[in-house]
Amino acid sequence: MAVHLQNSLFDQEDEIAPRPLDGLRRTDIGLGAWIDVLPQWLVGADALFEALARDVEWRAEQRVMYERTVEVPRLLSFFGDRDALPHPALDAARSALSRHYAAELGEPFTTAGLCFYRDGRDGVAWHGDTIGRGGTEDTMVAIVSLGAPRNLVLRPRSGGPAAVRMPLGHGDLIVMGGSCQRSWEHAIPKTARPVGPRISVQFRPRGVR
Ligand SMILES: O=C(O)CCC(=O)C(=O)O
Ligand SMILES: [Fe+2]
Repeated sequence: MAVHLQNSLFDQEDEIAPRPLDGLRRTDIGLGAWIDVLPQWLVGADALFEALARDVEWRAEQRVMYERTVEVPRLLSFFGDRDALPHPALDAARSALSRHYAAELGEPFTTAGLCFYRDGRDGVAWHGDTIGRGGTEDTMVAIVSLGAPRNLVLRPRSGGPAAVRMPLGHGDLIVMGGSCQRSWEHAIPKTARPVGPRISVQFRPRGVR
């Protein structure tokens, strides 16, 4: 898929590399959960966006909901802990995250889930990443956002409206940690605003999904 971003989003670097992580800022969001945020973590984010848009084998998926088959509103690709990642910059990002969080997380980030949001009609509904150990244990999910800015919203699983709204821009990093996957839910809401394409890369430890 050849997708070109509008120039206004761009940084002009050819090299793609993560910056140091010492600028990460942590916010305790309650219920034992926190988020770490670092805007513009990746240098050369446009080149990475274009390479991933072009080279990844994006899959459309269907899901059965209320006895009907519906299209999942985003394209997907998943790289398990034994799969080669689709771009060396993702190896560099994953290593940097594993190093930075080694003591606190106690294990490395291994898998990479990729989502492609074609426009505002794509999104992800309220959920926690609870298929694996995130449903019962504290863990971390690190997300690198590329392309058009979209909001990541969070709400306590016990209910109520979105309590945290985090605009994610081109090259930004957010890490959800502590009990976030089981005590909170997150979503990328669909939007009627005209928005360009966005790719997100989620790094998770083995057994978290
Ligand atoms: O695209 C994002 O930033 C979030 C994706 C997500 O929550 C997921 O794939 O579990
Ligand atoms: Fe998620």
